[in-house]
Amino acid sequence: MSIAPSPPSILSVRQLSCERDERLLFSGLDFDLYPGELLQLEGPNGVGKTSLMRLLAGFLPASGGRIYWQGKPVEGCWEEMHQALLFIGHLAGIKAELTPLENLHWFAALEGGQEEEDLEEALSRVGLAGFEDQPCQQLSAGQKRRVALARLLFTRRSLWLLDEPFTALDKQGVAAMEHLLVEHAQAGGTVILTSHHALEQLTGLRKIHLGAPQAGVKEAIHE
Ligand SMILES: Nc1ncnc2c1ncn2[C@@H]1O[C@H](COP(=O)(O)OP(=O)(O)OP(=O)(O)O)[C@@H](O)[C@H]1O
Repeated sequence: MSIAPSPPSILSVRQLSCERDERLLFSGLDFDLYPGELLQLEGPNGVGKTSLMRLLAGFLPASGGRIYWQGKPVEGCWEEMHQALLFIGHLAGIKAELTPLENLHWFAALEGGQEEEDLEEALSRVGLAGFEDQPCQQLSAGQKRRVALARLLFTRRSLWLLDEPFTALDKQGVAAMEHLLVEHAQAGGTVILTSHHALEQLTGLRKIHLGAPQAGVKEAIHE
């Protein structure tokens, strides 16, 4: 029998399993995550990293096991958890017909508002000065990703779930992003991310490796 976690763990999973299309992706997954931690989910394509992120965010039901938010079963406090959660998925969530500045206004409205100059400053910090008013559909893949990530510069949410945040970013973009994640953790925030990058600059990074896909049961190996 698994023991329920207690605070100060921010997020915990116990014996978590995930099945999709009658295929077991992982089972028996246990971990605790504390404020100030950076956690990378690793593993080959198709092993279930995105599925685990979606499950932690409540977008996908678990096949078994439990998720706890600050020591409480998450079923009773999804709303509380979602107020603290920022999920940026593969598709980045930006609206192609809007400009970077309009997209940030939209994100800021979800956070309770933000001054225009702060949003311009965020765009400038992610290297998009001069592109504020160009429709996002006219931007490159890396620039679109930067628009989505600019949100991290003003969000007040403490738990960041970032699915492949470095996709399409150049070297300098990856380095800036790594710096931002470390800053967030140092301020007491928590990050779970998936990435195929080595992420050598992320000091204190914890890793959970999901096993290679194969028929039948797969086990999660903790590092
Ligand atoms: N919408 C879906 N419906 C059914 N099965 C899905 C769906 N999305 C993904 N899967 C299956 O779930 C499995 C895990 O997919 P997932 O996206 O979680 O893997 P991943 O580890 O994030 O892979 P990658 O490194 O390629 O991003 C895959 O075998 C995939 O076919």
